[in-house]
Amino acid sequence: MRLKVCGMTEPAQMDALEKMDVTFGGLIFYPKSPRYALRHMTTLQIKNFKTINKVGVFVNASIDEIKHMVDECRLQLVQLHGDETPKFCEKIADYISVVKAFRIAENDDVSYKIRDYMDMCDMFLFDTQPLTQGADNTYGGTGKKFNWDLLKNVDVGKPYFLSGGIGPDDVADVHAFMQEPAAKALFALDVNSKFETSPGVKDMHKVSQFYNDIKAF
Ligand SMILES: O=C(O)c1ccccc1N[C@@H]1O[C@H](COP(=O)(O)O)[C@@H](O)[C@H]1O
Repeated sequence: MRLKVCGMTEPAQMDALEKMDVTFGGLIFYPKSPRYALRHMTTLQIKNFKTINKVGVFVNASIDEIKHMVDECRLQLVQLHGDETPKFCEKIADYISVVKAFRIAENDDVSYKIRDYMDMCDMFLFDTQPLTQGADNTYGGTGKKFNWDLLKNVDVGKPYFLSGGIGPDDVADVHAFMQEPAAKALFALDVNSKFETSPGVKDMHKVSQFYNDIKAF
């Protein structure tokens, strides 16, 4: 199973992910996030991480800004985590591979949510809908899981990242989910705040332990 560790802010921890051979390192390009990458690292530092796949996470950014960061930081993937339209995703997907993130609330119809994006992006990501919408920090990094049962009868039709509050204690739950038909398209697990000692600072021992556990599946 592939792993994406998101919200990286420390160069030494990016180095550690590379050494652990973690598939994806997520860098948040949303200035209102406590994990805003450019508050801690320069674009040149980010560009110089060459072995890990770098995922740039954007929230309602402009096309020019996204393309600029893709080039400056040599990103491999762009994760659109805001309210981006299918048309917007399509324009970015003409330039770089796009992961569209969907924030899932209880009773959401996931098939309906993803329907218009099916032909407009490369992969999906399912995260938890924050409880308070509209506030600055309510797009991601909630540390809360959504109801994975909502994916059970969905033909996702694209590789997807499972995200939202996944933590060190979820190994057994992830394993159980992987036995479900809905996990056929599960491409990678995405972890973030549950592995932190403070926003943007990961407990690398916990990351390493979790990665070893899920690689054994
Ligand atoms: O983490 C953030 O601060 C953030 C801000 C804006 C958009 C996305 C953000 N994080 C994304 O949220 C998921 C889930 O995080 P968690 O496990 O619930 O803490 C993570 O993958 C980030 O891509």
